[in-house]
Amino acid sequence: MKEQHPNRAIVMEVSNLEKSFGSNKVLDDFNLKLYKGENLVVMGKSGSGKSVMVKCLVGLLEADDGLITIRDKNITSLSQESLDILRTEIGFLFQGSALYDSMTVRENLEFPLRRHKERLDITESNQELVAEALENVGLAHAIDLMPSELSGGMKRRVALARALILKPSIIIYDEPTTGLDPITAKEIIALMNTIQETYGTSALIITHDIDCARVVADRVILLIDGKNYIEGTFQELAGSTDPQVRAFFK
Ligand SMILES: Nc1ncnc2c1ncn2[C@@H]1O[C@H](COP(=O)(O)OP(=O)(O)OP(=O)(O)O)[C@@H](O)[C@H]1O
Repeated sequence: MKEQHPNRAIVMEVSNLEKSFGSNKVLDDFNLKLYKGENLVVMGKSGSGKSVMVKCLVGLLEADDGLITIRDKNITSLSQESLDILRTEIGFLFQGSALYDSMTVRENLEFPLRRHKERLDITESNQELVAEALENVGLAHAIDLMPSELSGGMKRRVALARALILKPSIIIYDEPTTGLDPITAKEIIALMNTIQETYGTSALIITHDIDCARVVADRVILLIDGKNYIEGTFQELAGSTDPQVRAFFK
């Protein structure tokens, strides 16, 4: 069982988040705290608002109300430039791997470096950073391949290497195991824990995958009716007698 880290610093905090589309109230007083170095899993059934929550966090959607603080900065009051800089401290692994099909693995990894590296305090060369990121996902040998030459699991690893290349302090995984066979999913799940150890990242993980939550979660939040219905360790939630919670863990 993984440990909780309640005494660590908070790197991301969402308070009283509200978001509606017309009469459809998707988020209704949603709250979360992400602690430094922890893996926090958010679960919820399809359509419960997980993606809307992530889009509000990264500024792709504007919340109707609430406060989002990332590394002590209130993102709703940041200028576009400050928001862009803050985004470089967050790595994203979105559903599907979203690699650029016309670029090699190396070029895919160099892309964020070209855009953002000079703003950051990184001294290693691009070549060193690409080699290190690929090494950390076990794909050093794939550096000159095209995405079409990679399996689904390899693509997910490359996408993860790309998400890590700027050495973000926070990583957001949106359904990291969706579409993968069970064995490949297990490899990605194990890799998520390795990354937590190697990079010391704090991770927000959106997933339906109970096996993924069991293995990676320090804490789990269950999102029901727009609210954090219950939160605790995986074991605490899995042992709950509440019928709405049990429905997820049976
Ligand atoms: N741009 C939008 N305009 C209108 N309604 C939207 C928009 N984006 C999301 N919604 C609605 O918000 C609700 C939550 O959607 P969301 O995609 O966040 O669910 P989810 O929990 O991520 O689901 P899944 O697990 O299937 O990805 C749904 O009712 C959806 O129809």
